[in-house]
Amino acid sequence: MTDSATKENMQFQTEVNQLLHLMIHSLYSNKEIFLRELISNGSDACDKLRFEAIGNDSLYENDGDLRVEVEFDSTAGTITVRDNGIGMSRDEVVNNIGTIAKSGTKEFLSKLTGDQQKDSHLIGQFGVGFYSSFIVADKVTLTTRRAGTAASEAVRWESDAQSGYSLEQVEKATRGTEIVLHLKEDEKLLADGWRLRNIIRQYSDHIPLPVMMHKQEEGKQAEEWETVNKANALWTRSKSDVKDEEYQEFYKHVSHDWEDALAWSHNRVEGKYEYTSLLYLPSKAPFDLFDRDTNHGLKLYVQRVFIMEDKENKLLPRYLRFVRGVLDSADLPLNVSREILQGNKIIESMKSGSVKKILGLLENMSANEPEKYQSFWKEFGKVLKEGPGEDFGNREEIAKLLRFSSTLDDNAEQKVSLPDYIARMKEGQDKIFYITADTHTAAKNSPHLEVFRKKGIEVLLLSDRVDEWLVQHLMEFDGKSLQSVAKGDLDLSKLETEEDKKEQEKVEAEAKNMVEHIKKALTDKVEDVKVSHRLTSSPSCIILGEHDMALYMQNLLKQAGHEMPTTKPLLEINPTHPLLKRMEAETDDDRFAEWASVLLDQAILAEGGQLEDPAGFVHRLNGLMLAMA
Ligand SMILES: Nc1ncnc2c1ncn2[C@@H]1O[C@H](COP(=O)(O)OP(=O)(O)OP(=O)(O)O)[C@@H](O)[C@H]1O
Repeated sequence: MTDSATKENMQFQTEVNQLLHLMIHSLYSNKEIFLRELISNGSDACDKLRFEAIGNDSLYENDGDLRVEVEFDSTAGTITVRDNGIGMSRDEVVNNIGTIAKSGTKEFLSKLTGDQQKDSHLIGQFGVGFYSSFIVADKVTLTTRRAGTAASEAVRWESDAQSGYSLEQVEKATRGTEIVLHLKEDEKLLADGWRLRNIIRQYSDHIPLPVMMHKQEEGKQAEEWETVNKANALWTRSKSDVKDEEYQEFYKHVSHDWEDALAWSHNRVEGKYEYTSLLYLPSKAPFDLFDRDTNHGLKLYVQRVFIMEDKENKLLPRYLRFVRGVLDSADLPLNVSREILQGNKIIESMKSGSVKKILGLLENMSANEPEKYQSFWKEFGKVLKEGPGEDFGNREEIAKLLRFSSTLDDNAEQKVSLPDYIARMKEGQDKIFYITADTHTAAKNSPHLEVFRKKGIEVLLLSDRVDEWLVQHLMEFDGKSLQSVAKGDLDLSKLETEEDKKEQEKVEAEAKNMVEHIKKALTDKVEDVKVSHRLTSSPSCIILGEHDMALYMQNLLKQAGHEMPTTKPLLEINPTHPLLKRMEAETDDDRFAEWASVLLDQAILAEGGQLEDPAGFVHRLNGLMLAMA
C-alpha cells in the first residue's frame, strides 16, 4: 500500500551526481562487481543486525535465519537483491544513499582526470558501493525497513541516476532491504540464472552468509531456494586449502576495497587464548587514512559470529589502522559488548599477537621483496612513522621498517633504512644524523648540511609532517642516538683530523672581535653568536635548542592557534664567507647592524621560519644592495 501523499522528489548531493556519472563510465568494463557490492552490503546489514540483537532479541522478529537472496526476471529485465538484515530508517536512507558523507570526497573528485583507466582505480580506492548498481541499471528501486519498526514505516527510494531520487513511505512486512535493478536494455542478458550464479561464486563465495537463489529446474526457477555460495568462513579453513584468488576475493569483501590486497597473514593461534587472525595489507591507501573517524577496521568475530567492526582502534593500534581483516576469538563470550572490549585481556592478547604478525609480515617483505615493500611504504609509510611514538614496546621492530630520503642521493623517494644507514657510517661516527624541514627541497638545501656534505657523512632528510613527532620518540636505534644537524651543539670532533681542529681554532680566534660586534648589534634578537663549524658555503645559520621544535613546525602550530614560547635562536656565522669579510671592513656601526640583521633574517628564512618584520628585511636588503652598486 503506497501513500502517495508522502512521496517526495529529492536532489542528489552534487558530489553524488558527479560520482554517479563517472562511475557509470569508468567502471563499465568491471560491471559485474555491482553484485558483489550489493551482496556485501546485505551481508554487512545482517552482521549489524546480529550485533544489535545481542541486547534485543526481538529485532529478529522470529526470523533469525540471516541470508541474502538474489532473484531475477529475464522477461522484465530485473535483478533483485534482498537481505533480512538491519534495514534503514528514512533518515538513514537519505544520509547513506543520497549523500556521500565520506571525508576526502572533494579531494577525491578533484583528483579525477577523465582518463578511464586511472579514474577507475581512484573510484575503487574511494569505494564504489551501492552506486555501482547504476553501471548496469537505468532505474533502481530500494525498499527497506529498519528492524524493530512497524511494517508501515518502510521506505521506498527510487532513482534513474539522472534526476535525483524519490522517497515514499510504504508497507513492508519483513525487515531488511530489497533492491530491484531495472537493467539497461543492453544489460538484460545479466538476468540469467547461470550468469548470476557464476558471478556470485566468483565474488561472494567466501562471505560467511548464505547467498540464495531459487533452484533451477528444467530451465525454470523453482519455488525452492538453494545456497549458491560456499558460505563458509574462509578464515576457518586451513591455509593450505585456500587459493590466493580466494584470499583476494575475501579481502575485497571485508575491506570494501577494489584492488587486490598486497599481502596477508593467516594464523591460527593456540596458546593461552585461542583465536584465528586473517590480516591483510591493502595495496592502496584509502582516502580517509588520515581522518580521525575512519570508518573501517578489523572485524571481530566470536566463534564465527560477527560482533563488530573495529572503528576505534581497539583491536590494533592506530599506526596500523590500514590493516583489514578478521579476528575470530574462541574465548570471548558471544554476548560481548563494546564496553567489555576495553582493557579486556583476551582482546589485548589478540591485539599484541596481531601487531607482531603484521610487523613480521612487513619485515619479511622488506627483506625478500624490497620492491613490493617500497610500494607499501609509499602508501602507508607516513602512518607507520606514528608507530615508535605510539607503541613503545615494538619501537625497535618498527624502526627497522622505516625508510627515509638521505643525502646519499638526495632523492625524494624514501628508500634508506636505518640499518642501511648504520652500515655506511664513517669511522668514528657514532650518531645517526638527520634534518627535518617543511619540504624535501628545503631539507636537502639546508645550510646545516654543508659540513656533512664536505666530509661525506650521510644525513637523513626528513620532510613528512609526522617526522618531528617521530624523532621526538625515536631517540636511538641499535644503540646509536639520532641527532638533528640543526639543533644543539654539533660535536664532530671524532670525525675531524688534527688539522681540521687547528684550522677551526685559528678561524675562531681571528673572528673573535667580529662575533662580539655582531652579538652587540643583535643583542635583543639572539641568544648568542658563535663561529660555525657546520657551514662551508653559506654565511650564517641559526641553531635551535636540542629540544626545540623546528621553526616550520612552530609556524604551523602558531597558525593552528597554539601559543608557542618565544625562544631566541643561536646564530652561527661563517667568518670565511665573502659577505662576512666585507662586514669586517665595515666601519659604519649602523651599516654593520643592518648587515647583521640581514644575516640573521636570511638564516631564519633558510630554516623555514617566519620573519617578524619581513618588510624591514626587504628594505634593509635593498639598501645594502644599492650601497654595493
Ligand atoms: N542492504 C543494506 N542494508 C542496510 N544498510 C545499507 C544497505 N546497503 C547500504 N546500506 C547503508 O548505506 C551505506 C552506504 O553504502 P555504500 O555501499 O554506498 O557504501 P559502503 O558500503 O559504506 O562503503 P564502500 O563505498 O566502501 O563500499 C552503508 O554504509 C550502509 O550504512
